[in-house]
Amino acid sequence: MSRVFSAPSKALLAGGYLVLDPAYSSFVTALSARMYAVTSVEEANEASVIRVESPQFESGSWEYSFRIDDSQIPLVITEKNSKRNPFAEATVHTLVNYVKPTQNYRIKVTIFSDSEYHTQDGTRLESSTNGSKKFHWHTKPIDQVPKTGLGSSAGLVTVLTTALLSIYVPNFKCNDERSLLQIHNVAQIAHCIAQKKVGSGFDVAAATYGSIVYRRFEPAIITQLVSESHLLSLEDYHRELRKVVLDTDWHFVTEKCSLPKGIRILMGDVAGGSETPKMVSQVLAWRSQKPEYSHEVWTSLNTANMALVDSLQNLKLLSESDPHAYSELISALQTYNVAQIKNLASFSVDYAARFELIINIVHSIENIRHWMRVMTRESGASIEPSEQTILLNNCNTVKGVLGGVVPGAGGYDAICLIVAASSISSIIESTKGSGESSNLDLSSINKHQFDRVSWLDLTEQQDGVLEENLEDFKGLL
Ligand SMILES: Nc1ncnc2c1ncn2[C@@H]1O[C@H](COP(=O)(O)OP(=O)(O)O)[C@@H](O)[C@H]1O
Ligand SMILES: C[C@@](O)(CCOP(=O)(O)OP(=O)(O)O)CC(=O)O
Repeated sequence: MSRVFSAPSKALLAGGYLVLDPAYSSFVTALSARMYAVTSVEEANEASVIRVESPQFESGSWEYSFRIDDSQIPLVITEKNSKRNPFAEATVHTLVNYVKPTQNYRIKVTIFSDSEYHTQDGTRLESSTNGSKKFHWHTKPIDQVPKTGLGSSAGLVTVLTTALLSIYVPNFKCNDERSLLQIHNVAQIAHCIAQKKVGSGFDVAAATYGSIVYRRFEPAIITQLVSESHLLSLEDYHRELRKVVLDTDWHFVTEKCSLPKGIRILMGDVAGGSETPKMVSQVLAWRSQKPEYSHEVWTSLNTANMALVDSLQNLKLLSESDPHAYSELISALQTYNVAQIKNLASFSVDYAARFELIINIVHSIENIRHWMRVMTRESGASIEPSEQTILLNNCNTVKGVLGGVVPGAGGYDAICLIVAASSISSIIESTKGSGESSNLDLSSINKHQFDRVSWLDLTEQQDGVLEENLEDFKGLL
């Protein structure tokens, strides 16, 4: 029976760099762009074959085969495609060793990824028969199509792990706690093997669990497993993998946390690009050179990050406890920009109390940015470079905006605003600089302030892995 699963993309709103250290938490939102995997399986006699197809990309086909009766060595994966896909390969290898299948199958997993993961230059659009899914077909191989930084490899590894588990694990449901833990742990191991380094894993965690407050796993768990794997027989590697995936406490934390109703994020793509690994090494070098000062910065930034999480959670509580007051509060937001919101506290005690939760959000975003700029200045890594400071400050002048940050590692890739949902279209319109709309106060907005940013058609969608409807993919397979 064919099944379809999906996993979301991510934006790390708060906790870049800090999340590398298990002592600190981060806030990562799952986004509406998703990666899908459609399974097809039949029994086979001689050998097992797993083919990963990614039809949106030139030469997007990778085939792996292995023999289930081979008990001496780790399973051998053979690739037919001359261009390897390290993420698909590591996932198949890890999963097969984890499961140690007892029956041969011919498996095909077809991958589809939503448009926002990659630039869409020179693409053609294909739709499913019922029109509910549309994907862009590229003319180049996957490694030559520019990415937008939404975590495509984490999406691929997570959804491929889920798809393969659904074939090998009887009665597999993707959303119970045990399944999610298996998906997460196997995907983290495979992702680290493919990347040849143990990262913080926030992207795989968000792909699995959706929008979360995330605290990373203990890196030694994976380093140790990987360093020993080549010395182990199939049987021992399988046993080690089972132990690490199912019987080891990874000490990671994933607490559900999403934006309250009426509040949205607006992601802006900024013409530019940054190298995350280089910036990470600059920041870590500064951290080890100046342990005391950097500890102060880490602590202050963490306080600001957690204040943002708390104020969003409190707003969510208000939306549940007093929906009427909440909707009045949220609809008032479209009439204020950041400076005006901050000013509200000085109007009257009543205003200060009414807008307290919103003012807290605004202040915590400002504090996050302040400490990110200190990190920028001290480490030399362009986390919030001056161009992004100007752009974010300009965004703060637009009504309905509560603030914005450079997500993840920062740099020149993107900005992420937190805004009133009802203001989205007016924010987009006013930052286009058209200046035509009658109900907008554009007097203080210069048309060219926003030239560098193009808003992406992305929203928060808080779900992690999901099972999808096969009907929605007919005509694409
Ligand atoms: N749709 C896809 N189909 C097949 N492989 C994919 C797909 N998306 C991503 N990948 C794999 O992930 C790699 C990109 O990973 P990476 O450079 O870490 O980017 P990102 O920051 O988006 O995760 C690709 O070269 C490919 O190996
Ligand atoms: C610096 C970091 O803490 C966050 C980087 O976040 P990004 O979202 O910028 O990541 P990439 O998609 O890998 O570019 C590094 C990490 O946690 O691995």
